[in-house]
Amino acid sequence: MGNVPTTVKHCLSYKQIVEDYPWLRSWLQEEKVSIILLFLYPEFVKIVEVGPRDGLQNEKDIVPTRVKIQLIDMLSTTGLSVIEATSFVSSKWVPQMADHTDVLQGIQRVPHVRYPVLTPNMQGFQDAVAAGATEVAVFGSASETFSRKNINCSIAESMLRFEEVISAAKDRQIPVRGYVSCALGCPHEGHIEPTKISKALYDMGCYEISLGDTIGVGTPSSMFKMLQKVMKDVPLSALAVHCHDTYGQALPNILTALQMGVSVVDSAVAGLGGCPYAQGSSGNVSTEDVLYMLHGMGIETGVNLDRLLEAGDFICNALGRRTNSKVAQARSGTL
Ligand SMILES: CC(C)(COP(=O)([O-])OP(=O)([O-])OC[C@H]1O[C@@H](n2cnc3c(N)ncnc32)[C@H](O)[C@@H]1OP(=O)([O-])[O-])[C@@H](O)C(=O)NCCC(=O)NCCSC(=O)C[C@@](C)(O)CC(=O)[O-]
Repeated sequence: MGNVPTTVKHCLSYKQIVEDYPWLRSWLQEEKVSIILLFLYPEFVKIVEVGPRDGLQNEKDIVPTRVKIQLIDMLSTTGLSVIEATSFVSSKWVPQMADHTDVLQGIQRVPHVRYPVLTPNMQGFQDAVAAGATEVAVFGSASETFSRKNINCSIAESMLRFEEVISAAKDRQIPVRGYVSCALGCPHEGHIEPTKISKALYDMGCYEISLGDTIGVGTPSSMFKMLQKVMKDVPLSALAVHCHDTYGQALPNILTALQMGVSVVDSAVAGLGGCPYAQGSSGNVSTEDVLYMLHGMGIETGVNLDRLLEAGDFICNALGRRTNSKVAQARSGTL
């Protein structure tokens, strides 16, 4: 490894390395180093619970509104600080989210818990604000084909819509998160770079960019390479990872992201989920499994695993479904 500082050999986090050794940043970004051992993790990881939205949006049978509300209320007692509650999208496109207003207005909001909702355009944003939303998320894609299938417009058109939403949100001091789907692969176009759209959303004012492995095809190596590129344009502190577990790679991919300094992880209780417009997209990584891994590594999340397991039990019973969480299966002896 040539003249590499010993601290690097002794494994600091990616973030710390580039802070302590600025000259290494360009070296790492030029991919002169492709393998580096990194064993210092963030002390605290923020979990963004997406179960009530991403988890339920793909359910065939309409989940009763009261069940969604009870799920969110149970999640609100776990210590989670962010629970994505619903989405203000067209009910013709995603019937499962048609009760967005009732859900948002029916939940017992807990102080210090944020309840963001998805808003693809101004109509969604206005409806969300009218329903009492205090945080929203726009969702774009690195893939042109996926963008058209998911939100019925090109990437360029979506950017114009998001610009409008973000500007209206700024006027009302409503924070906006930005999703980038297909960051590690697209069901239609294969490998695509998520760099341009991530930077565009960040520059427009999204406070956090969530990089979605929508169909769960990533591996630690592709996660590393993708983050290495995105980090050139978006600060690490503003990046989140959103992993689906289709190929069983979600936890190793998250671990890789943590090693690189990412400290925000999206996950869904009981590993529910999947995108209706991404063939092959299976459940999100389960929050229970992420918590078990993080807590076992001594990383704090502020979330109580037992309470989270109760919420997982509740929604699985309501859906008549076995949990996708390995931790929940192990705890209940059904593994
Ligand atoms: C974006 C649209 C609305 C465009 O849909 P469109 O049909 O192109 O919209 P339009 O502007 O042409 O309007 C057509 C009709 O839709 C209505 N409309 C227009 N906007 C809205 C709205 N916001 N809410 C309710 N209704 C709306 C509008 O009022 C009109 O109604 P009509 O006059 O025919 O009665 C549609 O394509 C849509 O709803 N797509 C939803 C896609 C979706 O929710 N996908 C899942 C979430 S993304 C995801 O899961 C990935 C992620 C985030 O988790 C990360 C990852 O894993 O990668």
